Amino acid sequence: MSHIVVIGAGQAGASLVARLRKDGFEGDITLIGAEPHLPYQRPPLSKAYLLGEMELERLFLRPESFYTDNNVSLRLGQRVTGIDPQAKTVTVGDEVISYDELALTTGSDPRRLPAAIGGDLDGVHVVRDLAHVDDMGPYVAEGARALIVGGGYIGLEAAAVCAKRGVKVTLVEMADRILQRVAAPETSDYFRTLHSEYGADIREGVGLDRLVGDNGKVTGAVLTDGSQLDVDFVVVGVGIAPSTKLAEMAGLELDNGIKTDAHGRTSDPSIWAAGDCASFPHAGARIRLESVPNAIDQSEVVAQNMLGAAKDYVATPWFWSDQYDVKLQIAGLNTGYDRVVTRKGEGQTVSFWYYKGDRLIAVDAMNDPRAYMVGKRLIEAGKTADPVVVADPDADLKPLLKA
Ligand SMILES: NC(=O)c1ccc[n+]([C@@H]2O[C@H](COP(=O)([O-])OP(=O)(O)OC[C@H]3O[C@@H](n4cnc5c(N)ncnc54)[C@H](O)[C@@H]3O)[C@@H](O)[C@H]2O)c1
Repeated sequence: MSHIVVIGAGQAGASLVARLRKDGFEGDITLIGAEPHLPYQRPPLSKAYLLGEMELERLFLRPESFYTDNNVSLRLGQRVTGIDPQAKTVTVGDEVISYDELALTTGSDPRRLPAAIGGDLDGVHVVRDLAHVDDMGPYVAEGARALIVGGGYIGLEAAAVCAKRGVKVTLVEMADRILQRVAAPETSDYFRTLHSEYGADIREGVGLDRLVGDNGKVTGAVLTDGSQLDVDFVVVGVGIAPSTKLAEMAGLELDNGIKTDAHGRTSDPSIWAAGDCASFPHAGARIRLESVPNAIDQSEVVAQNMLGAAKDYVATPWFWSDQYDVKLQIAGLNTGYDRVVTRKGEGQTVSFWYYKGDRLIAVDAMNDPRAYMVGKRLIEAGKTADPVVVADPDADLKPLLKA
């Protein structure tokens, strides 16, 4: 009977083992995770969980009984320190575990601020793991002063939670605008205005020069424009790096993450990768997607391929973010767009449609699930949308699906 070992018990690892059993794999499965918790959802960490509106148990993807009932050997709080691809073993502490097939779902690590500029002071938090958010929770109190470094999703979602909790928020984004990595200026403008309405001070084109501490605890910050702030805590949302250390030590090929083919197989035929840590071929390029939907879809395809399906992974990217009372839903990837068409609805409802030539490639929809749904279905079907119809708030979008 063969043994599949999965390293990394996050969304991708948990989805992968579930799919193996669903598809009838009867061999042994071992799922190894460095964190002590059952596999859990990360998205609520910077939203409802940080806000104190979601209990720990609701974060768990599946109850513990799922793993026992499905005969998955779950090794939590254990870190793999090495892979030997020739011997087909992984090392955990003093133990050496043999595998027939191995999957790497090692995720990604948050970038931290260097200790030389105060990144190691108490009160400086990253937001990636449950433990990080549990550490930060007590700081998020009415009247506290927070500096948020980075205007990506982590920074903005944390800013929204903090502002809602009565924290005085200053957010610095070193690029010209927030969300520059992922969205058009229209979307950045929308969220800048939204945050200002809630009193968060968003400063763009400004980075952090250094943090200032007293007795090992952060008390202030000096920004690159020379301004100084008193702060009680700092949230660092300056991006993530794929966790490739084990793969690198094992001699696997890397290329912006662990390099896989369209099936999710790495440069070693018995080793697979999925989720944040894996880069894969997509529409003539090589990409890596940092998102839950990708972690689920890709790991499910990899599970099928580990069982011999030989199926290409075709990503259909989508993302979401919650900030205050606004739900942002994104369909597609906007890379290479040359035009953005705005569809304005009532109040805070708006959507931005990205085109590359005549082709619709992505939609950002704010509180507009219909625009998102229509956009997503069009993009996935390889269809476009007449910009005149899109821009007309009175025009029904649904007929676009039949065009
Ligand atoms: N709703 C969602 O989809 C969601 C929510 C949270 C996190 N995430 C994902 O988690 C990952 C991490 O999120 P993130 O927001 O940290 O990453 P990010 O890469 O999206 O954004 C980081 C931002 O920090 C800025 N930055 C970097 N160094 C800086 C500095 N020294 N000073 C000021 N600004 C600086 C960058 O210009 C960038 O805008 C991403 O993959 C993100 O997509 C997604």
